[in-house]
Amino acid sequence: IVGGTDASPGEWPWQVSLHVKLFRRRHHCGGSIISNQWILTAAHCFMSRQNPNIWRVYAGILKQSEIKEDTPFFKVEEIIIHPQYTYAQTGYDIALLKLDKPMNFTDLQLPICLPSKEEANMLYTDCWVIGWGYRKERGLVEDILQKVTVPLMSKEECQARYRKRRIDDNVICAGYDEGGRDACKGDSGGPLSCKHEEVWYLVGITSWGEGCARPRQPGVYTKVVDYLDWILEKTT
Ligand SMILES: O=C1CSc2cc(C(=O)N[C@@H](Cc3ccccc3)C(=O)NCCc3cc(Cl)ccc3-n3cnnn3)ccc2N1
Repeated sequence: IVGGTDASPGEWPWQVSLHVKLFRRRHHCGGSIISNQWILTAAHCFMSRQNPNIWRVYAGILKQSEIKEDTPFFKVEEIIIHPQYTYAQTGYDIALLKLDKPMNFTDLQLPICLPSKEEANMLYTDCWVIGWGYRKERGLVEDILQKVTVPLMSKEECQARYRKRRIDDNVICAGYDEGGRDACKGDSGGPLSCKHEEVWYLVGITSWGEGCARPRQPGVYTKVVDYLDWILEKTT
């Protein structure tokens, strides 16, 4: 996260850290708890690693340094990648992880609400992107979870910023024309969370951007409300 601040314990209880257990264990992507057995994340996180057995889901943590050999994690039983996904810039950048057993909810690990179709055109005004990603384009994964508030922008404005690309309907853009605050490497798969009338909704999944926090280059997020039918089909 560029331009953010430290999150507090229990502030974002739906945020998880996806680790790959290979040569070196490391944070690979963020994700969001949407029920006691399902994590919603980005498809691009799995582009060379679709074997569920190498993935570890860490929930209820604020610092990567809390993760040690004996730190409990959830195993992944199944990875479901959207069938139309090819790569982040062309959309459908969404995936579901089924945990091998249901998690117990605690103050530090709780689900976030999916947006409702009725509120698909809602103009959310209190949105935050979080993650352990870089603070600048050439950076390092952070220890303490970072948070930054970003304004949503219209599809038209986003298309005008990304002239060479086709910004289609099932993504949502967020960022500042002056730059300075954005997601960055290591934040992908995590939530764009928006608060409306005291309830938090999973409005977006951190997907791609041209650099990090550059002026007039907003972050592009998978628009979760457009995938409600797919999510319900796969998780019920
Ligand atoms: O221990 C480490 C050090 S190296 C490292 C790199 C990445 C990474 O590149 N992640 C990519 C995505 C990815 C994940 C897995 C495999 C390959 C790529 C990312 O987050 N990408 C974020 C994409 C992005 C989204 C928005 Cl909304 C705005 C700006 C950007 N960025 C544009 N340029 N950088 N970030 C993730 C974890 C890592 N762990």
